[in-house]
Amino acid sequence: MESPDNRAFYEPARDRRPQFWRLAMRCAQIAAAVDVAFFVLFHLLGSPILAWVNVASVAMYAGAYYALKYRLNKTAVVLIWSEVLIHAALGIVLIGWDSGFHYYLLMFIPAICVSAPRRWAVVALLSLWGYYVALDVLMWFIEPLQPIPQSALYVVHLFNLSVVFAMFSYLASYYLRMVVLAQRKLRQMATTDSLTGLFNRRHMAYLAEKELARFQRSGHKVGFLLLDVDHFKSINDRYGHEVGDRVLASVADLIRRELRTQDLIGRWGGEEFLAILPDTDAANAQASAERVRNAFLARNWHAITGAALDVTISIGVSELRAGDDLSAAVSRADQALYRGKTSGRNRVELETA
Ligand SMILES: Nc1nc2c(ncn2[C@@H]2O[C@H](COP(=O)(O)OP(=O)(O)OP(=O)(O)O)[C@@H](O)[C@H]2O)c(=O)[nH]1
Repeated sequence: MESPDNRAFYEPARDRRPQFWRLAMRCAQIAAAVDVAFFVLFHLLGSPILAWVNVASVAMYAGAYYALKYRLNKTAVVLIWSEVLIHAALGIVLIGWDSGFHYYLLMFIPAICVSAPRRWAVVALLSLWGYYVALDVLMWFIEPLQPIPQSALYVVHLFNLSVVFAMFSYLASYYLRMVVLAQRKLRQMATTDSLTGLFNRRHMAYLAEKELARFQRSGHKVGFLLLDVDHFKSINDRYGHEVGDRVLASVADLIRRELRTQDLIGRWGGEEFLAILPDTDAANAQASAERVRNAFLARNWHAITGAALDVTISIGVSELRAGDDLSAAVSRADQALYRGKTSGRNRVELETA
């Protein structure tokens, strides 16, 4: 059974989402601006009580904004909820249900769903529903306490409807943007290696399958490079893992720079990298590998790592053959790489026929 701790880990930490609170700050600003407009509108419509209610509202939104700024999120939530609940109720009781003040209550629905933990969300939604229905039913039985002319009521209704429409659209586009960004981040996390920024092994295997299918259809040559940093263990042992990591990141950077943009490069293992070179035969793949190897020799590793070391690389090269699967092509590159390692390292070796 899932422990409470695990549940807390797997549940999204909704109340800790910084984007949500940034959105709340923006909403507090917009709502305060709307209330300033209301102040003017109700004065013009001859409803001074509702006009002055808006002064209190602006003060509450300003308080909520600063509370959010200083991370007093609970205070801000109480202020915003109180403002909307009281303001909507006053608007409805004073000038009637047709004023459309009840629309504002609906805006809490997405906010509750996004920000509150599930159990609280259910309670909050039910309470909101109860409040909404209670106001509606109340207005079946009583007349508005400070009615305004019908034409003015239309104006207020249209104004409220338009504001709620605009705010819903804004919130919907914001949530959509949040979801798209989260998806992009997840996709990136699932496909790339965090240390080097290259594709991870799983994604390389997926891309390789696509390249294999293309090869089977069109017969275009595909080259494979298996690249392995020489004596990497001794770099770790002598200079520590942090320097080792820095070397790996630079190695990735260097390989990426020396190969073409359409080449697929991934971290295949600890200090081993795989590059798939579309439209490249073995001879050209070998030439690319030599270019990478020479770039290692030309690089000033001391400047990068702060350690007195030279980094070299051994590379095995193979070319995709008819009937190959990924592991067959990689395995021939691996055998070539092994030859490179055993014959002194810092070498490029081509697969044997
Ligand atoms: N710093 C760091 N080291 C890693 C990482 N992944 C693997 N390694 C280390 O890479 C080293 C690989 O060592 P070996 O497989 O013996 O290879 P080598 O020392 O490069 O020797 P040759 O390949 O034969 O030249 C091991 O010490 C691993 O711990 C990593 O992400 N960061």
